Amino acid sequence: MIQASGLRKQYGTTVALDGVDLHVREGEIFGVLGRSGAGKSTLLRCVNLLERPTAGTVTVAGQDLTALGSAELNRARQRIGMIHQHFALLSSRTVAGNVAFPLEVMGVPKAERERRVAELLELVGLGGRGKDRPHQLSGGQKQRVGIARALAGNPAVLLSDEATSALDPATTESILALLKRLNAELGLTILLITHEMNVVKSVCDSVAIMAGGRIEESGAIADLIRTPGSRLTREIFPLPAPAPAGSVTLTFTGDPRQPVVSEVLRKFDVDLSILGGSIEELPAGPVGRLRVTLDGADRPAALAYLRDSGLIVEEAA
Ligand SMILES: Nc1ncnc2c1ncn2[C@@H]1O[C@H](COP(=O)(O)OP(=O)(O)OP(=O)(O)O)[C@@H](O)[C@H]1O
Repeated sequence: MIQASGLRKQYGTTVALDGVDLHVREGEIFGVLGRSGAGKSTLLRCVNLLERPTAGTVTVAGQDLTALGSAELNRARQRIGMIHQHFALLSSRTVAGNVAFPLEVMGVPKAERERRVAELLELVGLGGRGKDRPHQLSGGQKQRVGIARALAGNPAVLLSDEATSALDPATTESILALLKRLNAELGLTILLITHEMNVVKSVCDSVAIMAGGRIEESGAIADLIRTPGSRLTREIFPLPAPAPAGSVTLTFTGDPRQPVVSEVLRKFDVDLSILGGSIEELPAGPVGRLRVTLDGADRPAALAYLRDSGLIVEEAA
């Protein structure tokens, strides 16, 4: 749905994007994770061409945006919604007036506009609040207005620029739940940028980790979790680094109640001590990571058994 190839963006001598390739599949929630200055906002602004990349191409829903003239680009942008960290609502307009704004720009007749605005406010849980002014709303409600406005043009893609960063944890959760519902019910493809791992953990199907204008790792979260040495896995499960010599780090997916560890202890002559670990519930299913010492005559056979049981086994030298 979104394909960026060889994206480069330079501001004077600052290289904000240094050869970024991105592939967001239709219907997925894709997170771009990185620290401040990594290039996330620049990437997002290059995806809808609010910034023109210095080099590279951006294709959204099969259309190469970098090849379009300004009138065509404006039309293409109507199919790309965007929500912002600080909501970017017009304070002089009512809630309904904010949601109606893009419809006015598109020339949608008044009666149809009013019907559509009421429908959108209902969709984001703000039915009946159309006459309020933005200052009468909480942060979470303001973001719901931002989402309704972004959906006005029936976009195929929603871009989210740190949409939950200004919100408290409970409100963040409710906005993420709304995005997830819109993704499932409308088939909306969502590209979000965030510096919060929690956002990625709770809603994303795929992720790209950015640093210094480059993508360091990207892919479906379910695949990255199963890739030994993955940076994502290390960041989701912060175990002390480096791992102590001789220790073993086990990553397992699927039902965490499978008694694989007790089977190993029953079948093989080994002793096991737990050094650390946790289990996380991700959109792709539960994932656990456990760091252990495993000593005894049967250590090689026990490790082979764990591998054969589908666990990712990483031995520290
Ligand atoms: N308009 C601009 N003019 C000059 N430099 C810029 C501009 N926009 C971004 N940069 C620089 O590009 C680099 C990447 O910035 P960007 O805002 O994309 O990072 P980010 O990961 O979104 O960080 P943050 O979360 O702090 O916004 C930074 O070094 C930044 O100073």
